[in-house]
Amino acid sequence: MAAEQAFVTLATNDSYARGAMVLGKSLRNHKTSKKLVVLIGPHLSDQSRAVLHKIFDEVRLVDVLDSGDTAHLAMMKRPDLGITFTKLHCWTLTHYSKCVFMDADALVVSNIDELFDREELSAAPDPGWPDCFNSGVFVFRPSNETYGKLLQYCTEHGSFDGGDQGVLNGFFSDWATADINKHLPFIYNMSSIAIYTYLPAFKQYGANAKVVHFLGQMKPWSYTYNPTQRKLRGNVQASSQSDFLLQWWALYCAEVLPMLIREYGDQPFNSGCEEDAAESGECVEPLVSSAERKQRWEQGQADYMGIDSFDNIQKKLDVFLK
Ligand SMILES: O=c1ccn([C@@H]2O[C@H](COP(=O)(O)OP(=O)(O)O[C@H]3O[C@H](CO)[C@@H](O)[C@H](O)[C@H]3O)[C@@H](O)[C@H]2O)c(=O)[nH]1
Ligand SMILES: [Mn+2]
Repeated sequence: MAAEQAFVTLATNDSYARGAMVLGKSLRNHKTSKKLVVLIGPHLSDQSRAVLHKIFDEVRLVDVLDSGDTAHLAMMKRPDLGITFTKLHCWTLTHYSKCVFMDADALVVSNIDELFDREELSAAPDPGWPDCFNSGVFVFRPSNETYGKLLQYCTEHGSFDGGDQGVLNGFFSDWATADINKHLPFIYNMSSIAIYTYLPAFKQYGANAKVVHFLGQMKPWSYTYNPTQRKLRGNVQASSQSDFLLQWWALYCAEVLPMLIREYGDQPFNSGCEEDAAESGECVEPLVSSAERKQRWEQGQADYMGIDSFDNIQKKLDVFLK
């Protein structure tokens, strides 16, 4: 039986690859004793692949469209579930006895090797529906048998949310009730959404987080960072959420960007960083329309220190309650 254990992530494009690089570095910096594996799609640039090879022990190409296996067949029946099938591929890593899957938009802020004491399928509750687990961090046992069953489930039942989280919750359907040991504490998959759903708890416990998950539409790499000012562009500055965002960017700039620069050489590429805009006066907060503000709020991107601050919310509530 395979003895080794590994952290596994997935990146199908160069943006998520940056996330995977930062995640890999964060695991190494916190001295994991486990192997690091990244599953990649066929569209990654050579430069991304080269950097991933330096950070991860194993870089494995999973081309669902190209493969002649059952995933391909499943995929032809359910083309809507493309990336989902790719993520399920982690079950085929049978040269490892146990693995922890982590989304590429996660950041490790403390050693989490103790997760390997848990059994399949262990995961943390999803903040939106806590009887579902969030599939951004989960413990699993690679097995071709389970992989086959998952694909079959996927093809027959689809995904109630259109992604892997729906499939996995459907398949491991007794997670909510069967075994409390399979409930990971929220600190192993702390999404920034908690900041606006339960701010006092975030203030009380946020510092205990071991994994931060940038769940939702806005990813760390969706922003532009100013390395000189150590600030993000836009209206996210100074919110507590941006502490973790800034941590992600600091690690990216210090340890990942130099590797990318080495690979790209003279070729220009989008680093995600802007030159110091202080002198040019460019770095001003953009005005946000009310519709846009609502959208950001719903995506967990509220401006807690500014217009969406607790004081302002309180004032609004007072008006209604009077
Ligand atoms: O174009 C893509 C999209 C996703 N991924 C990978 O798939 C993961 C999941 O996608 P993500 O954008 O992180 O989803 P979330 O915003 O985290 O949303 C939720 O919904 C997803 C779909 O059900 C689940 O995979 C997540 O775990 C869950 O947190 C990513 O982290 C990557 O590892 C890619 O490689 N390329
Ligand atoms: Mn995610």
